[in-house]
Amino acid sequence: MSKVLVSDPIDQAGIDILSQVATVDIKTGLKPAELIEIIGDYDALMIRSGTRVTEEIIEAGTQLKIIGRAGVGVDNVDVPAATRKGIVVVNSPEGNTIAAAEHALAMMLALSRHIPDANVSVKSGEWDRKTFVGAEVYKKTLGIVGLGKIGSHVASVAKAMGMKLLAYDPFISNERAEQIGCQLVELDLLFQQADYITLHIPKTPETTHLINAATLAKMKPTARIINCARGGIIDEAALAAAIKEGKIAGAALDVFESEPLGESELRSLGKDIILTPHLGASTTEAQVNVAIDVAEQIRDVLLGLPARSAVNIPGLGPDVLEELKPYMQLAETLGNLVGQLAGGRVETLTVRLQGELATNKSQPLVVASLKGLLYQALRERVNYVNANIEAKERGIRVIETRDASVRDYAGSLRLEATGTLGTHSVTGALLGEKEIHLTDVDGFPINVPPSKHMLFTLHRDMPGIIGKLGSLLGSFNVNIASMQVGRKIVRGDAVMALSIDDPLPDGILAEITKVPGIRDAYTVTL
Ligand SMILES: NC(=O)C1=CN([C@@H]2O[C@H](COP(=O)(O)OP(=O)(O)OC[C@H]3O[C@@H](n4cnc5c(N)ncnc54)[C@H](O)[C@@H]3O)[C@@H](O)[C@H]2O)C=CC1
Ligand SMILES: O=C(O)C(=O)COP(=O)(O)O
Repeated sequence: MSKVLVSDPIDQAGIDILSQVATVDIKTGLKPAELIEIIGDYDALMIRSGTRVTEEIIEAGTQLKIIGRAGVGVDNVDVPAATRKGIVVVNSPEGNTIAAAEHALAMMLALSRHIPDANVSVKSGEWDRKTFVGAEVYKKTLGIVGLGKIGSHVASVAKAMGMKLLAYDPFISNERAEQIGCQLVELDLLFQQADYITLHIPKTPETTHLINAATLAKMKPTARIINCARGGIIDEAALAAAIKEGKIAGAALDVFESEPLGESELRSLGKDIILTPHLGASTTEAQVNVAIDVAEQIRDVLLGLPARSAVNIPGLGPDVLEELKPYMQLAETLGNLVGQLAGGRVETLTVRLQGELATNKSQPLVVASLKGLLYQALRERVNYVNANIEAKERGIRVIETRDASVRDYAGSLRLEATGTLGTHSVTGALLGEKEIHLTDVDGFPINVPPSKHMLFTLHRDMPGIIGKLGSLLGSFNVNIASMQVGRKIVRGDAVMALSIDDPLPDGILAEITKVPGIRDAYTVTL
């Protein structure tokens, strides 16, 4: 049975799902050294933001197949290191969207009305109304940095509260922003005009210290900043100084450069600052959502099925996966086949999406083709996660082409491998919903389903050749399950595709090529 380590607090709903397929150990609060010591025993690791999954931990996780982040941000996981090792990293892109957006909105209102400090004041026996005179958000300008899932929800609620919305997000179209009621503007303008600035971007090298002394200097003295995205997007020392010096009016922070927050000047800024301990996703609803979402993906991967929200499988979202799943299998089979036909070291793989397939995303099919191509060399060590990297490291050049005019089948895929021993091509299509058929080998039309053991010959189309090959195989006790010849012209060159019951015995290929008329023979195991 597989083993899963849960190293941060996860809702029981997730544990129950994992327990269906694995032994689940819950060990929270582990020190890095403790995690390194035990991770080698586990097939999967389930975390939240508390566990830092470094390269060292990934190296020690020799059995790891998947890291599941029960939440959105994966900045606490060394994703490139996981990718190199073929470990799938999944998250829950939507499970806590509402929770995080509502926390940001709550922070904005709480900051405007000094609710946390007023609350402490009343609880300590005071009745001070003067100190806590606040500001309204109605008709004020909210600047949203990052108009993704959380930013968009914040926008729609803020709109209903009568706020004017500016947004900065270089990856969002004007039409999308308008739909949400936001005006897309440059960052400088947003900083200059906003009364409230709320951050909803991931932490990346570009966004680190996006809010710094220079950008704080551009803001209104009445501006308030809310960060429920990631620590480190704000330079905390610069923020503390700006609040102290009255350059901005205040801030509400849920996330910090270092968590848990240690010694910090931020704690001493009174009612102009609100600090919460990374509570954005901490609602009952969100925790159930993310736990189920991620546990289901871990379960699926442990059962050999694909994950729906892998962050390190290029282009493979849940919708794409659903649509392309049968074609992924086709691509993998063709990759495996063309790799074996090519024999030597493959230098270039050309992936051509034909017919209806030409309008699809090519990236997942390229990855699946490469996985198939590299299978003979890497076996189970190659997967959708690392196929691209492994191909790059082997110097395989990938060319993607499309041809919507090919109409023989609804959609078909053609792979051509050029290597040290020459060029070979195979084309395949799906019959019905998902039955794979080879429709062309080296330019010769055929129509056979691939089978586990196959023999291909390149020969002259002439009387008696099929009989001779049949007799030869018979003399080696090789049983033929099916056979088909593909030719372009009568008595010209032709290809024969045979499905055989067992692997071809050693030495027989050389005998086959001695049959007059047979130029080449290839054996393949799929
Ligand atoms: N405090 C908490 O507990 C939680 C924090 N988060 C954090 O919230 C952030 C946003 O999450 P989602 O909205 O779900 O992600 P998302 O991926 O839906 O949206 C992020 C948006 O940021 C934009 N973006 C990326 N780089 C940018 C840049 N340099 N400048 C401006 N925009 C940029 C993207 O185009 C995208 O539209 C993440 O960092 C996530 O980790 C998420 C959930 C809970
Ligand atoms: O989902 C995210 O990105 C979060 O920041 C939530 O973090 P958490 O799972 O509450 O530790």
